[in-house]
Amino acid sequence: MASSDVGDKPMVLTSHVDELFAYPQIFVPVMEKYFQVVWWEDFEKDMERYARHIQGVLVNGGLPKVTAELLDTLPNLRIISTLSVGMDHLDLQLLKSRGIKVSSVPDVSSDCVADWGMTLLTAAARRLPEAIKSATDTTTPFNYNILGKKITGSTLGIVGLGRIGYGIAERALGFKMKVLYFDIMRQPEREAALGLEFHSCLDQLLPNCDFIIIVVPLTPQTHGMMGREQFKLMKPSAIFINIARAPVVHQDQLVEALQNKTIQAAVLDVTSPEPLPPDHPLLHMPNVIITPHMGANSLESRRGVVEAGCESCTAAIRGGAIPREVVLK
Ligand SMILES: O=C(O)[C@H](O)CO
Repeated sequence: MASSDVGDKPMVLTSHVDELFAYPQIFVPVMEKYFQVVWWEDFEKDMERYARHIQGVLVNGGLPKVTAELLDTLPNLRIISTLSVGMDHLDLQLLKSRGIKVSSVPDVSSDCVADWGMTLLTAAARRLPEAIKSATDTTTPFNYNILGKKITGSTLGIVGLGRIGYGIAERALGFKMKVLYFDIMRQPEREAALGLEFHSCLDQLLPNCDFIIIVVPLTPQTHGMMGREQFKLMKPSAIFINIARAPVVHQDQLVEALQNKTIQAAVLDVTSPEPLPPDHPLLHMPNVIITPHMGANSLESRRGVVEAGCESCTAAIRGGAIPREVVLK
């Protein structure tokens, strides 16, 4: 795209389609309906040409990285629109100090992520990866005796009763589970609506749970909140599930807890790093399921997220009220 090609649509920058956290190609036309899109790779090659035209950045999976250096190159930037619920990859204070608006998508993919939380819970309870391997891998004995853990009637502890945590509670009740939750803020309405049991202290919740699922945002308060001491409080039969952010958990201490059989199993949709290096112990444990950070990955959810991000970005560029604006404190 030459500078003479700068068209009528506003120009936005986003991560390249070939990057790890790329938009699947099918979403490119959605973005191009709204914007003239500059891919990160082209931008890096030809910053001079694009920088002054760019008014928005669509951030996907933390890319492109929004650094002070990047902001310095974009004199007409109005908004950073992150296509995620989590905002831990953004320096909100920096953006505030530069007067740049921020939007996220807190509500678009909650159902999809809650579905995923229950999918992982059931997969771990019934040892699904092992079962599939036994039935389909002809080098593995066909095993009629893979014994799982009963879900109906068991107790689930939800750590974080935001939209996703609430969605998981709704689904768990369908499985006739008893649902306890911990949150730094008690949620009386949500609690009453579903008959949940609140625990003000995480350490008191943990010993009562057959399954524990983490759905808190990554903040300074939640960073490292699950470690050796918390694993020791869990039942030896507990299954631990993290669909939030990896740094909420001391990963090395989780490995230790699994190796020592302090807990029975873990399911991680998020790891540090992503992906894990091939020799990482978590990749070689029979009692661990790892998935590639895909809670929000349904076609419908991802399309909704891209549409919502584009709408916020457009509103900011036009100077109107921004849907899903993140109020910077
Ligand atoms: O925060 C989210 O929306 C997902 O984890 C994708 O980054």
